[in-house]
Amino acid sequence: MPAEPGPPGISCAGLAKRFPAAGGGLEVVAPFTREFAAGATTALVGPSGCGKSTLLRMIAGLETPSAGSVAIGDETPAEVRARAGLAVSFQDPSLLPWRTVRGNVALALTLARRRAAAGTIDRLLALVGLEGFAGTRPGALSGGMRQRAAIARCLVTEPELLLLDEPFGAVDELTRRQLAHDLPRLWEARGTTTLFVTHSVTEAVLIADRVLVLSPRPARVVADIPVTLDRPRPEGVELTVAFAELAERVSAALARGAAEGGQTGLAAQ
Ligand SMILES: Nc1ncnc2c1ncn2[C@@H]1O[C@H](COP(=O)(O)OP(=O)(O)OP(=O)(O)O)[C@@H](O)[C@H]1O
Repeated sequence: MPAEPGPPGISCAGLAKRFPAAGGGLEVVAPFTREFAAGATTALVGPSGCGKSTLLRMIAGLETPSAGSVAIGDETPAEVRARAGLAVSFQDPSLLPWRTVRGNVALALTLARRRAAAGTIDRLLALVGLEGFAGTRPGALSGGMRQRAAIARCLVTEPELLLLDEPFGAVDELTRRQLAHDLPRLWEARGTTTLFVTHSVTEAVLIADRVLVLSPRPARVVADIPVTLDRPRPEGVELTVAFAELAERVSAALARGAAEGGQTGLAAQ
């Protein structure tokens, strides 16, 4: 009997983006070629405006690349999205204002034509710290709570691929730490391939198996750093020398990228 297919990895080949603009266009992502292993969690870190979201959107199939391609296993991102194998959460979560938190999360199941076991939505809402808010409408939630509802909405369909754009940007520090510990446990258990954008070096090292540090626009990879810490991360891992060394490597790569600047010369190619 053939083996069950595992979750797919992601392969980006020469993926690049240039937006139309005066003077030959604005190069936002320089040709990007990387593989993301199935089941791994990767953080994309880089200065504001460098092209992280654009890169993530291209991988999600929501932005057409100017060059190059993305393959998820042997499918295109659009094909994976069409069968609800991929979930994306944006910086500004688009929840339907007339639906409750539960209604928003349940809608993702309906759209994906999936069912969840009884209690799944409540368990997810508890996981993201929204216990007691299932019946609340988005207008009565804080920005951070809306972001967490959006994360629950992403997780409920059990996607193979999770693409998160600054998922904890508006979340308070204490909750952020809790989520940084709890969510990776969930997606590791499911074998989800996860890519997330963050501005926080600590969050990147705490959550990811690998950190890609990007340069100022146009984004190019300055460093590709494996995070060699135990999984799941032990309590207090942030206080260890190994953690501090990894965080320092990421910070140093960010500084190096900033000093070198974007490769504006590529814009002419
Ligand atoms: N649709 C678009 N048309 C033209 N320019 C765009 C478009 N989308 C993004 N840009 C430009 O591309 C650049 C990169 O934007 P992007 O949102 O990818 O950066 P980012 O690294 O995610 O930034 P931040 O960390 O601040 O969210 C910016 O200069 C932005 O103005």
